[in-house]
Amino acid sequence: MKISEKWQKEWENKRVFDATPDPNKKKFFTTIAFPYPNSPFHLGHGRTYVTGDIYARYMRMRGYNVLFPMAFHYTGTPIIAMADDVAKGDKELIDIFKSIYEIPDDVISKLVDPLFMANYFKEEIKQAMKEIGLSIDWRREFTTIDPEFSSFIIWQFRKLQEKGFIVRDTHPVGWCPVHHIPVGMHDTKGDMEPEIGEFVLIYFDSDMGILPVATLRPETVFGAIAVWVNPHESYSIVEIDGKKYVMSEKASSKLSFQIDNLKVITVVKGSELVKHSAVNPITGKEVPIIGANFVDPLTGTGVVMSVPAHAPFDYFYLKKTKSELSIISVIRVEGMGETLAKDLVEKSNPQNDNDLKKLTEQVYRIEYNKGVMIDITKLVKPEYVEELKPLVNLPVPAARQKITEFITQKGLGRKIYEIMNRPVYCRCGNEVVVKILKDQWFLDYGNQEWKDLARKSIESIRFIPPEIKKDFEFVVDWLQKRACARTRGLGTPLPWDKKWIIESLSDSTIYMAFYTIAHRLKEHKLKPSQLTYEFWEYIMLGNGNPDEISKISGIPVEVIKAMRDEFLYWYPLDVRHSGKDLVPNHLSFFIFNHAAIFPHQLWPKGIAVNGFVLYDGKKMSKSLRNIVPLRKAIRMYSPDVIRIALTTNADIGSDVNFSDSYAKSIIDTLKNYYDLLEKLKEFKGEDEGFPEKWLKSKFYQMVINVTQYMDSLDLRSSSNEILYNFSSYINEYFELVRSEGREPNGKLLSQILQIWIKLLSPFAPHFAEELWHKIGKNTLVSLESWPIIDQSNVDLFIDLTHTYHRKLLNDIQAILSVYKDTPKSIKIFVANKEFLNVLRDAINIVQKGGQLRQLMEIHKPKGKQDARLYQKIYEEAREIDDDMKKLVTNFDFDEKDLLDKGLKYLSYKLGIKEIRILDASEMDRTKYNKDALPLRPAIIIE
Ligand SMILES: Nc1ncnc2c1ncn2[C@@H]1O[C@H](COP(=O)(O)OP(=O)(O)OP(=O)(O)O)[C@@H](O)[C@H]1O
Repeated sequence: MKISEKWQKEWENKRVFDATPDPNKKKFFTTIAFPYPNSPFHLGHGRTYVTGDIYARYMRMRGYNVLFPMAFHYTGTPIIAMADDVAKGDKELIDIFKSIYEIPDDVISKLVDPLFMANYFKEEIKQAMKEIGLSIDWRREFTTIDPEFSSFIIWQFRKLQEKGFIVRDTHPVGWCPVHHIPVGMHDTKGDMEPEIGEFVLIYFDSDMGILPVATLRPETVFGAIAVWVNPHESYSIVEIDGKKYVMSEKASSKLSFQIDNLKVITVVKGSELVKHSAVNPITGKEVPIIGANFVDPLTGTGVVMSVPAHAPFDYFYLKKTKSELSIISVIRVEGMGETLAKDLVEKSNPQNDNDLKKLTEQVYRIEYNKGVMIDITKLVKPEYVEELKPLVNLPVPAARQKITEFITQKGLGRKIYEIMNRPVYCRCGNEVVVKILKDQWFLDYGNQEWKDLARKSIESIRFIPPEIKKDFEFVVDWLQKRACARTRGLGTPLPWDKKWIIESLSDSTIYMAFYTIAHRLKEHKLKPSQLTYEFWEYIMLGNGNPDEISKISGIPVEVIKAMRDEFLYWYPLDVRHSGKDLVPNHLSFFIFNHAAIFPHQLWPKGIAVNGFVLYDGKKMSKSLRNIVPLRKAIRMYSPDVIRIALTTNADIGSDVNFSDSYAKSIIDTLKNYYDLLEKLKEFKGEDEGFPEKWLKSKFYQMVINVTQYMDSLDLRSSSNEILYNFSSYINEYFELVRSEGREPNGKLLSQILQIWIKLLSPFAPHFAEELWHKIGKNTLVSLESWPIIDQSNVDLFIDLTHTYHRKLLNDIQAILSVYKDTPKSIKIFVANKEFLNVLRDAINIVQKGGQLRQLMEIHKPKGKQDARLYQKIYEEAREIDDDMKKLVTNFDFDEKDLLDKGLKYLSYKLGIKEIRILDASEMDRTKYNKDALPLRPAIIIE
């Protein structure tokens, strides 16, 4: 049997990860976002789940009673969309299922049934989780369509409704134009949350109809001297409430989801429009309609105003099409003039649209932050002068708001909604549009009271990495109403309007609380009908009388009370893990909903977010179909190699590509450690000399470092220490003992390796168990306690002494590399002991920004020779590396003694028997003229 299977069986048989409340133990409750079983796991999932598992295993070893449960998310459209694709005979998907995931043909034909699909992939993912060694308490597993879970969600939604956080409203949402359902992040390809923003339309009149130019910068309308359309696109002449408008055909079908009564009358080519002109409604100026390929028919209305003074694209292309170019300025930027776009284009000479895009971002940013409106009253129609006067000298953001109000109030334009991060595609493949949903159910994340609670919660959360906190603050600021129900998909019906199903990002916000008692519901065989509102109200919030709940529900009162106790034992959640895609949605909703429902002391304590595993530069994602199956990779490389390869190749917040060569190098590294353990018995030495002291010191410092790194989930630095630095310490130790002509101390090595196996265990739990038993242990290392080493065990002096020896070795090797003859002997001349004090003072002076003069004042050189040496020591103090600085400033020593300790090592490493250590005063000045400085002895090779 394979090592990994052996230990997985052992863990399972002994139920080592089942977590039960223990009042004598500190608890640690951790969860990772539960997966959607609409495909098997890929390497991307592997990274997120293993990161969480490593932390769970670490905390378990730190003595915490760790609860790490898992469940499966069946709610919503992802499963239905995938089953639909199979039913449609989607060749690419079926190929992936067959050839990449290796799903048998008879199973594929059954995947058209969403529930079969969910159950099948649930088992598949569960198997992957076991095979990769996740330390889960499986007794608490559930799916989000279990009736018990539904009863919990019904309670949650009633609570939110009671608090006024669920509203019936009319609001813009991301929308699938084909399936006619709201689309959130989980419904899109590549998991992109559709970001809804606003464009202002300004009505330019023309004899073809009104040209509603779409802009994000209405304050520049005073400088519009043309209108752009795309000559190669079709444009619709549409009627809205009796008026005629012209917009791209694509925009007209998109906008029909948010503008009522939009009727297409006829369609013309963009090239037709350019024969006409239009009138700027604010200035009254007649402007040409010009064709331009850069106009995107899908953004806004496909009609754009041209403001060359403030838009690089406009200046660049207008200059190309028109020889005579009148530039009208609107915004002044202190120190940068009044025609920023023109000036930047002239200066930087952009070569293509990409360059222009970058310039555009620059101009928009500068003008938004520093721009002020110039006197635009001379540009506007006489009847608007008085009303628009207040805009003069206003900063751009305020002017934008004022002109938008003016335009909309006067009926000179209107606002429309747009997907700002478009294109976002629904999982069915269609581009998402904005729809104004009328009379629907929304979670009101725009509610100020609710936002304040969420902000307060953020303040008490520990974020890993810490910089992710500002992303959450940003989300809380912009989040608005969110449609919380769908007419399609699996899940729990909205309790008061049962034709709606609560959608996936709304039924997954506080489910972590459900884990705390999920296994008890099964154990006591409670029926869903017994899990009433009152039952949950007591379990989750302690409200109501357990005796009465018991009477009505028939659940024994002690069972109810024990469940409440178990919930309180585990809650609040200590850390929630996920990939970073869930920051703007799930993880933020998780904060909001906890803050809404639970008292302050039960709000989440930690959130850890890791970067993606990429494939061809994009997030590895089943919806993008760019995946490597996790189980396949486990079969190829073994679970522990995959665990290490996925979690240690980058900082937690960065994205990584899975690297085959990195995985292969991990195999070699682990094998070397295995071989070392095999050889341990052969090491018969018992000495406790310099090498042993050095090894212990290095190792103890390493344990201290690893512990600190693990606390902050810096898995990259931890593994670097455990796998690579440790191996270099062991090799160096072997060199040290060899130089003394003796055997390594096997007993010491075995003690150290025992501790090392513990450090390795969270990363490579199967391999660690195997090694643990190999060194004669019969417990499970997964349940051993983490080594805590006190700093007093670290002998910094020994460590730095050896660093000094190695530095000297490098210096001698450098000299030897240019030495012509065969070296027979080496003389090392050590500086006068007093000079160490000169160096100490020099370092002190340099640190305080002082001068050489001060050194001379303290030490008063006896002659020219001394003065010259002091100058050199002063220079040495300016360049000295950190280790040597620590050595000389923290310790009092005799440099000759220091060198004596390293003599054998130097001789062994250099292969030169005769090395003598002498005082600098013994140097024959008639033969050599070398200076011996403190920690930089003079070296003479003969
Ligand atoms: N490529 C990836 N890299 C890192 N984590 C990932 C990756 N893909 C998914 N995850 C994480 O896996 C967890 C569960 O994801 P879920 O089941 O929702 O899959 P998903 O994000 O829908 O997957 P996909 O994008 O493949 O459809 C989430 O925490 C998510 O961040």
